Amino acid sequence: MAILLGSIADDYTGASDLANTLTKNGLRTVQTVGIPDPSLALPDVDAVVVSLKIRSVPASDAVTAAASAERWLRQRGAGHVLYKICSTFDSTDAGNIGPVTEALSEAAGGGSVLVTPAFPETGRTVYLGHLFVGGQPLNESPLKDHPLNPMHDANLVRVLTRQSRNAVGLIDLTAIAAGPDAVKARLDGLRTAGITTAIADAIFERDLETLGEVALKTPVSTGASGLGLGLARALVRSGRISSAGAPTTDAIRPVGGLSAIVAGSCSKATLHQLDIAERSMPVLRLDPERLLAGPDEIAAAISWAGDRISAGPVVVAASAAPETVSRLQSLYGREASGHAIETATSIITAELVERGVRRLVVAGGETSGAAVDRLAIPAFLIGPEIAPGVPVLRTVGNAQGDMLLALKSGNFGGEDFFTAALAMMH
Ligand SMILES: Nc1ncnc2c1ncn2[C@@H]1O[C@H](COP(=O)(O)OP(=O)(O)OP(=O)(O)O)[C@@H](O)[C@H]1O
Ligand SMILES: O=C(O)[C@@H](O)C(=O)CO
Repeated sequence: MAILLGSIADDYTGASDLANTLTKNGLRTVQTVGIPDPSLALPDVDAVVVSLKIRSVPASDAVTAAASAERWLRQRGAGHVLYKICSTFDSTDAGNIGPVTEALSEAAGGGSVLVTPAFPETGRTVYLGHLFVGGQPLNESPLKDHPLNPMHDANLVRVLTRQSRNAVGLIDLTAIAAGPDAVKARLDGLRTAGITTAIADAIFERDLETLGEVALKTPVSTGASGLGLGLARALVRSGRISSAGAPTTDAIRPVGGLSAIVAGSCSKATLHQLDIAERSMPVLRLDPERLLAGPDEIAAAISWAGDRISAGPVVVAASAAPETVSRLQSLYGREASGHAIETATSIITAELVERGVRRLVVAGGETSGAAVDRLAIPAFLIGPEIAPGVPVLRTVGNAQGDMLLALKSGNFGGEDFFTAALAMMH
C-alpha cells in the first residue's frame, strides 16, 4: 500500500474529523489507531490518518510518538505529513503543537512549515494570526473554560512562540489572497530571516486551497481539517489520485446490536446536546466526585445501563458545567481528575460493549481516546458525515466483531447530534 498523504492526529476525534474531510474531498482514507500491527489488513487508500492520544501528554512523549508515526507514514510513501491539531488550537504553554511541529520538520530535513487551525465549515477562522471561534476571539469563546487546556490568548503567533524553540512568523491574508506564489515568496522571505514556522491566516475555503497547494510542496504542515481540505484538493488537482471517492458503502453496512452514548466532553455544545437527548432517551449523569472516590459509581452506572439498554439507546455522561469541573479540579488536580474520569468512562464503555453494544457514540477527544484504546479497536473505515467534522466510523479488524462508532469532538454537532448519529447507524 503506497500512500500519498500521511497525517498524525493528536486525538482520535480529531483524526476522524480529518479523515472525514479527506474523504469528502476525494481521497480514499483510513484512520488507524496508533501505528497498526503489520498483520492488520488495510484497504488500498490515498491517505492514512494515524490517531494518537498526544494532545495532553508531556511534550517529550508527544514528540516520541509523533516521530514514530512519521517514520511509519514515510516508509509507506507519504510525501507530505500533516500534523492534525484541534481547530481551537487546544494546547498549553508546555506544548505540544510547537515541539511536535519542530520535531517533525527536523525529521523531514527542515524547511518551512505552514500552521493553521482554520476550519471555516465549523466557524474557525484565522485573521492576522488571531483565531476566531464563530464570532468570538478564542479567548472569549467557551474554550476559555476547557477542562484540560483553557485557551486565554487568541494570538496564535504568541501562543505558538511560547511553545517553540524557534521564532514563529505570520503569513497574513493579503499574501494568501494573492495566491500560492505570493505565499511561497513570504515563506521564503521568513526563512531567509531564520523563521521556518508560520501561522497562516485563512477565512474562506479558497484560502485553504491556496495554503494546501503550497503546503503540498513541503514535507510537513500543521493544522486542522481546513488544511486537510486544502491538501486533498491540491492532490486531486495534481492528477495523482487515481480513483476519486471513498469506500463508504462498506463502511455503513448494518451491524445490528445495541446502541449507547458515552460523554466525557464538558464543552458547551455537548452539555446542550445532553439536555436535548434527555427528552428522548434515558440519561445517567455520573457523579464525578463519587467516580473519583472508588469503583462503586462505575458499578452503579453499569447496572443502571444494563437494566435499560435492551429497550433502546442509553446515555452515560460524566460531563459537567465549568463551575463543577473547576471544583473537582481544585480538589484532585486538573490532570488527575481528567484522567480518572476518562478511565471510568472507558471502563463503562467496555462493559456496554460486553453487554452487546455495537453502535456507539462517544463525545470528547480524550474520552474517545480512552474508550477506543480500552476496546483495542485497530482502525476505522470512514462512512457518511453526521455533522461537519463527525463521520460514521466502521471498525476494521475489531476483536468484538464489526461496530459502528461516532467520535464527536466536544464542540461539534447540532443540538440533536446524538439522535442524528444513531439514526445513521444500523
Ligand atoms: N465532571 C467532570 N469534571 C472534571 N473533568 C471532567 C468531568 N467530566 C469529564 N471530565 C474530563 O474532561 C476532559 C474532557 O476532554 P475531552 O477531550 O474528552 O472533551 P472535549 O475537550 O470537549 O473534546 P475535544 O477535545 O474533542 O474537543 C476529559 O479529560 C474528561 O475526563
Ligand atoms: O479540529 C477540531 O476541532 C476537532 O477535530 C478536534 O480535534 C477536537 O478534538
